[in-house]
Amino acid sequence: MVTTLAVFTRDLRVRDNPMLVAAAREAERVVPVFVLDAAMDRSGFAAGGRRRFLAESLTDLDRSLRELGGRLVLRAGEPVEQICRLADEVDAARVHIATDSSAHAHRREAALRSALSERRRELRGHDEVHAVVAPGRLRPAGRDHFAVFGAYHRRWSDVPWRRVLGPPERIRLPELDPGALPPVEPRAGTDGFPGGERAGLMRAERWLGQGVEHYDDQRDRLAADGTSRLSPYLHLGCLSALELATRAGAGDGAREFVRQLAWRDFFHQLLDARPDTAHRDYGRQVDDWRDDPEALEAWRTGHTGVPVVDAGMRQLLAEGWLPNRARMITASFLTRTLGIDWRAGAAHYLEHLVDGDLANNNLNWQWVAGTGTDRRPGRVLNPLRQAERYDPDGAYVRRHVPELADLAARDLRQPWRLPDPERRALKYPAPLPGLADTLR
Ligand SMILES: Cc1cc2nc3c(=O)[nH]c(=O)nc-3n(C[C@H](O)[C@H](O)[C@H](O)COP(=O)(O)OP(=O)(O)OC[C@H]3O[C@@H](n4cnc5c(N)ncnc54)[C@H](O)[C@@H]3O)c2cc1C
Repeated sequence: MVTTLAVFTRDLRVRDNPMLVAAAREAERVVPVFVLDAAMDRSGFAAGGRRRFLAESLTDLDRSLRELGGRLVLRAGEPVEQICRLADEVDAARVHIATDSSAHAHRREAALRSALSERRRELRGHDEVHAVVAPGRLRPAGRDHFAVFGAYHRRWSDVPWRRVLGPPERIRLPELDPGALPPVEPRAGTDGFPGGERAGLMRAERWLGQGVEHYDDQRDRLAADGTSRLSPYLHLGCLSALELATRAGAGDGAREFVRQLAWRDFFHQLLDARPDTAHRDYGRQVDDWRDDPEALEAWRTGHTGVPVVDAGMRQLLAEGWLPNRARMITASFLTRTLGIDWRAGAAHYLEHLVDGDLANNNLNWQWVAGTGTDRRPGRVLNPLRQAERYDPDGAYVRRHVPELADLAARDLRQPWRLPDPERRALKYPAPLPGLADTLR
């Protein structure tokens, strides 16, 4: 009887998963397996909310696989070693895995391919699992990736997308030790992201039914909650980006939403071609960043004295998430206003974001810092103008900076301008040295 391994990585779903469908189609018995990678734990990449989100997503995936007649097999340790051992145990002729864009994923795939081939087993990598359009499928003449989003987006919008797949009909497992699911830690009261495909689908249905049509005029309003909040589900593949893009519809809101999914593909194709850009400047090289541990700490904890920046940073710590506009304001403030290296900001984000994603995070950081793909690398976001425009009544700042909740909107943007006794009574920090004069 032919047996295959379906190795899950960050494609934790049964719907529209070409890797799982191919594994189930070619063999009588399939072993769906996830390896709890020791290196992820050591690197801190599975920190806090992300670890909880992953555990819930694996539990949910196990439930879905059981409904199809199988279950999720768990192993812990070094992925190549664990997968080879399992392939030997069940005598799998072929192993299926989704390809991925980071240097870690490239190394893992290459090492796995070589270790399996020594055992006369084959690895089949599936490109079209994470993205709507797989990295590498679109290339400008003479280059291995697009460096300009506009040109990428035009090509992306023109190519045909693959068909959305249903779950496999049936999964049948051989006899083996299934291993143990990681324990699900309790979710903090402010953490609004239950992990898993079911939770993601419920959110996606609500979003496609009611939210997406207003997306184009709501997405930048800081207090509006006008975006999908699907990013953690997309990061771990609990949802298929292709399915979302296919079902989004045709209105202005839907078009803008699908455009954001193209940004996601854009950064993934860039990281796939240049994995070093997770840590190295992609475009303009900058080597005169300021070393200012106190300012960095004030930024991290939301105590810079600039309300809209502090609101974003405190939301990040409390919820593990913040809207795109707040990410841009806080990242611009760190890199452009304080002159601190984008890598310090990106690392802090990755430590706390539930949707922390190497391509989306680090390449967006570079975009904002002016070392990445932005065609206007001199662009600086003034936090006062941003607050005026995207939080005009101050509702976002009031929500996350309670010390300022009773102030009128204008004072809320520049509390340092209040008369001394009033300012002191707020118990809110004065702006970092030199800032009050530069921010006007
Ligand atoms: C400094 C900075 C750091 C970021 N770090 C991350 C990160 O770690 N993980 C992450 O998923 N996104 C990141 N983003 C991109 C974006 O802010 C988030 O994807 C978005 O805010 C998530 O909320 P949402 O799901 O409601 O997005 P929506 O506005 O509803 O967008 C739908 C989806 O499109 C994708 N998307 C949206 N905007 C972008 C973008 N600018 N670049 C790439 N993809 C996008 C995301 O997958 C998102 O879930 C970052 C942006 C900046 C400026």
